[in-house]
Order: sequence, then structure tokens, then C-alpha cells
Amino acid sequence: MIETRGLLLVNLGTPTQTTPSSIKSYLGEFLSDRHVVDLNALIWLPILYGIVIPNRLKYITQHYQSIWLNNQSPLLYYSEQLCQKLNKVCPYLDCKLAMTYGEPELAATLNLMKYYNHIDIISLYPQYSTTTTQAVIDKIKTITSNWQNPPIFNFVRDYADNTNYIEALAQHIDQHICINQPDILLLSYHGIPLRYIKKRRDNYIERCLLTSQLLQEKLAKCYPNLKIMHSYQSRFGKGKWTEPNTSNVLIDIAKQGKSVAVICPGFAVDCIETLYEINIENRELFMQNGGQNFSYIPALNDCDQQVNILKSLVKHH
Ligand SMILES: C=CC1=C(C)c2cc3[nH]c(cc4nc(cc5[nH]c(cc1n2)c(C)c5CCC(=O)O)C(CCC(=O)O)=C4C)c(C)c3C=C
Ligand SMILES: [Fe+2]
Ligand SMILES: [Fe+2]
Repeated sequence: MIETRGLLLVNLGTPTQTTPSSIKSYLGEFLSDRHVVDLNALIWLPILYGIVIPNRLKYITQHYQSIWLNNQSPLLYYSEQLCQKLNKVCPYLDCKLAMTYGEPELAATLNLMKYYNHIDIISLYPQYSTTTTQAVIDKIKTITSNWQNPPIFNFVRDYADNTNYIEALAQHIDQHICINQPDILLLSYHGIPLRYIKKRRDNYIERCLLTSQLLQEKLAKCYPNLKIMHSYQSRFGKGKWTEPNTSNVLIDIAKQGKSVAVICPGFAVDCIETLYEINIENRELFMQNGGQNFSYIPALNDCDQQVNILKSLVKHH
């Protein structure tokens, strides 16, 4: 057996091109996973392919086009940069990137790491959820279930309260708000359907609240008058989702005539949900409701602190 240690970074997945066929194949694979949508497949799949995807394709193609970065999806671009930087700073570790849905394919990437003794798996979701992190864990378990002499797998469940993560976010926020001086800092996380919280005992809300609380404690030392709020974005489909909803909170802030800076701590790297939904769509909504001063604080992306966070998660094992 080759004595090498691997680090597998896993992110959600994203279209390879901004064409309807590429987006359709990505959304189809993603939204037919029962971790993400738990409806009866016989009912859900015809709705997904007959109504949801065709309707979404009417506008989502332009949305992806407007955020495309270096001929790539930002999610893929930043995830790849992170992986390359980790390979540079950790020469003893072979870091590879895979996506839960689409490319680089999880099964193919794992196959390249088959002969390693030890593989650390970090899903690029700081807060655990059954819809994301658990989908990765289950998929990897299925893929490797018939491997002979499998490597030792170390799944990093999440890093919602990791000291390096909180410190990096706090510093990153500080760099932005010391210039903009907003009245309110909004911490916006991706939402999930509320039924998963009860049905699967998903502790996602607790993990998000913990990150917010730790950030609040850190930032209060330098910014005692800064109001920090917590909300959930990217609602999809019918049914109740985690509350309060980011758009509603932003409308309220706009109507109060206050300025806001928004950061999305649950997104390790920028993607359509931050660059389009927050920085374009919600910015417009804020302005339309009388708001004056809106700033979006980018994700940590491939900055050195982010490389350090991931490196420290491996070291801890
Ligand atoms: C039921 C639907 C969805 C659940 C549950 C969900 C959970 C969830 N998602 C992320 C992170 C990302 N989601 C992204 C895109 C995206 N998410 C959904 C739906 C659900 N997400 C859709 C339909 C889409 C596609 C975009 C769109 O059509 O609006 C992305 C970005 C992908 C990209 O290409 O840039 C990320 C990242 C988390 C963290 C999460 C639960 C905690
Ligand atoms: Fe930074
Ligand atoms: Fe999502």
C-alpha cells in the first residue's frame, strides 16, 4: 500500500457551462437526491423535470451568466483554487476536489485515492445539515462499500465553531465594516425545509446559531454598537423553511432607513446564491424598498485564512 495521506474537499456542485442542458443536468441530479428533496419520487420526479426545471431555466441561465468567473462557475473556480493552495502548503497531503453532484465526480475522484492509507474528508459546509454534509457522507459510504482494504476515512462533520473559522470571518468582516460603518450586520445562511429539523433531527439551525453567537461575541469587543442579525436565504419550493427570511429582514432594514452589510458565513466560497441572490437580487430589493447603503462582504473564498482553516481541520485528527 502506498503511504500517502489524502484530503478530499467536497462541495455541492455547479453547472459546467451556462447552457440550459448543462444547468438541467446539474439541477436534475441535485434535486432528485432524497437528502435534498424528500418527496415521493413517483410524484416529485415528473414535477421536477416537467415543471420546476423548465421554469427555472427561463431565468437561471442569465443569472449564471452574470456571475461566471474566468470562464467557470465561481463555486468551481474558488474550490479548485483552494485545493491547489492546500497542495502547496501541505506537501505531505494529496488534496483533491470533488462535487456531490456533477463534476469533478465524487466516485471517480475517490477511485484515484483508493490506495491511500488515510483520507480526510472535508465538506465545504461550515454548518452540518442532513441535506448537504450527510449527503456527502452517505454517498461516499455507498461508493466505497465494496472496496477491499479501504483507507481509513475521517469525516469532518462540520466546523461551525472552529476557532480559526470564527477568527477569519471576524477579521474579514472587520476589514469591511471599518470602512463602510453599517448600522446592521446581517449574517445570512442557506435555509432548509423546517420538516427536516423534526423528521431527521437535523441540527443545522443550532449550528448556524452557534456560528452567529461566536461571531457576535468576537465583534462586540470592537463594535459595541453594531446590531448583528441572523437570517436564512435561498428558499426553494412550497412548505415552511427556516426563518427569518433574508429578503424580509432586508426589506425591514431598508424601511427603517438603516445601512446594512451582508455576509453569508455558511458559504465557504462564493456562488450563485451569494453573488446573484444576495449581491444582485437582494441588493435591488433593498434599494427598491428605500434602502440607501447595502454592501456585500464576499465569502472567504481562496484567501490564506481559509486555506489555514482547512489545514487546521486536518491537523486536529
Ligand atoms: C430543497 C432544496 C434545497 C435545499 C434543501 C438546499 C440546501 C442547501 N444548499 C446549500 C448550498 C448551495 N445551494 C446552491 C444552489 C441551490 N440550492 C437549491 C436548493 C436547495 N438547497 C437550488 C435549486 C440551487 C440551484 C440554484 C438555483 O436554482 O437557485 C449552491 C450554489 C450552486 C452554484 O452553482 O453556484 C450552494 C453552494 C446549503 C449549504 C444547503 C443547506 C444547508
Ligand atoms: Fe479575507
Ligand atoms: Fe442550495
